[in-house]
This record gives sequence, C-alpha cells and structure tokens, in this order.
Amino acid sequence: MGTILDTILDQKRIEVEELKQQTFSKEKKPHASLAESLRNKSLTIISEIKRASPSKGDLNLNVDVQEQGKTYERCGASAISVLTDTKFFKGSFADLEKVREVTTVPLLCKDFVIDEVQIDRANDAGADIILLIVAALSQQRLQELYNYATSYGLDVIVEVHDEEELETALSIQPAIVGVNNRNLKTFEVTLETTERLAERIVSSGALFISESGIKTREDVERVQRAGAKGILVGEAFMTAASLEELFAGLQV
Ligand SMILES: O=C(O)c1ccccc1NCC(=O)[C@H](O)[C@H](O)COP(=O)(O)O
Repeated sequence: MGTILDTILDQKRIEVEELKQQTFSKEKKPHASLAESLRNKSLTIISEIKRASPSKGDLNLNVDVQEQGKTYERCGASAISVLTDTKFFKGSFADLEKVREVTTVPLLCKDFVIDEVQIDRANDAGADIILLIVAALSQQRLQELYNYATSYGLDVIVEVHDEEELETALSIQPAIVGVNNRNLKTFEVTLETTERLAERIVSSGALFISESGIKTREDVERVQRAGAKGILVGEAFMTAASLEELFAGLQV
C-alpha cells in the first residue's frame, strides 16, 4: 500500500491536467521577500491557515481566512502560509486569493508542487513563496521547478525530512531550506529531525526554517538553538483559544 504522500501526489497529477486546461497570467509581479525576513529578524514566524489535515482531521473548518490573515499580520507574522489543497486539507486557491486581498505580508502557497502550471496558478493567485518537497520530486524536476519559480521572483522553501533529501536539496544550492519535523509518510512528528539536520544546513549557508509540531516557547527555543531562523506553525494557531496570547508566548 502506498503512503499518504503517494496518494496526495496521485491526486496532484489529476489536478495538474485540469490546471493545464486553464490560462493564468504569467505576469512577473513585485514579491515581498521571506528571505529578507529570515536574514534580518531574530525569529521569522510563518503562520499557517490550515482548515484540516490528513493527520488530525478538521482543525478549524469554517475559519474566516481574511480575519485569520489580518490577525496573523497584526500579531507580527512575517509570512502567512495558506494550504491550497482541497481534497486533503480542505483549503483552496480562493482562500489564498482572499488572504491576498487583506494583507501585504509574504504569502506561501502551501501545496504539493509537481508541475510548472501549479506555480503559474500560485503566482496568479498572489503567492510570494512556494514550497518544493524533495520527497515528491526527482533531483532534475526539483532543479527545473526551482528555476521556474525563482524566474517569477518567488521565494522557494525546499523541504526535506532526512539526510538523503537534504543532500538532494543542497545540490541545487537553495536559498531557503525547510526541515519538516513531520514524516509525510508515517505522520510521526519530532523536533529531533530539525536538530539532526541543523549542522549541515547551517554550514551550507542556506536560510533555515523548522516546520511542524511547534506549539510552545520551549519548542521555539529548541529549534532556534539548533540554528533555525524561522518557524512554520499551523495546528497550534488554528486551534488556539487566543492567537494574540500564543503569538506573544512564542516570541518572548
Ligand atoms: O499536517 C499533516 O497532516 C500533513 C500530512 C501530509 C502531508 C503534509 C502535512 N502537513 C503539511 C505541513 O507541513 C504542515 O501543515 C506545516 O508544517 C504546519 O505543521 P503543524 O504546525 O504541525 O500544523
């Protein structure tokens, strides 16, 4: 039996064919920079809009994405990640477009990118950043999609989960590497993944983000100690009783 990642990628191949029937603006727009924030701020927080997930089910299904986006910006988010996958995360490109209307902070189109047309779609919807998951791509496709996205002026987070994926990522000399603490095949989450891969990332000179499973100030300190300059937080923000308090608590 295949993994959840295999199932998601099968669905993406269907969606890519559908997207190819549509036309998107290929305009190169000015893009707000995530890399600049990672270089200059002591902690870059990427706050995610995540209605639901394969591992946790519904998190905040009926969230008002514009209100959530505005609150993230007010609380000090350096970037906002919007899950655009519908089948597994109950998000959409419409969510991304709605958030774009109300904020100027950099927006990450969080999806499973396997084809250039998805990057056209993300750029058209107003994204500033895309994610490329090494586990979903060959080295050659990773390089091609990275070049394609950066030719739009988009920032790219190249996501890895283990040593082998990290070496593939570093072979294309990415500006930003994200370590996903969640194993996308088993759903296991541990911050040890960030700690294990940290030294190699820091010594490569890439900007370093830790993703998933971050809920407390202790978690933030742990990944910062390892060398991460940014964190990507979804579930904790989507289920927080008070976003303001959680934000303040993570940054103390
Ligand atoms: O979250 C999942 O269940 C999931 C399953 C399969 C593929 C990807 C998945 N999540 C995407 C993410 O990487 C997270 O949404 C993101 O890093 C935030 O994680 P968290 O703070 O733990 O919600």
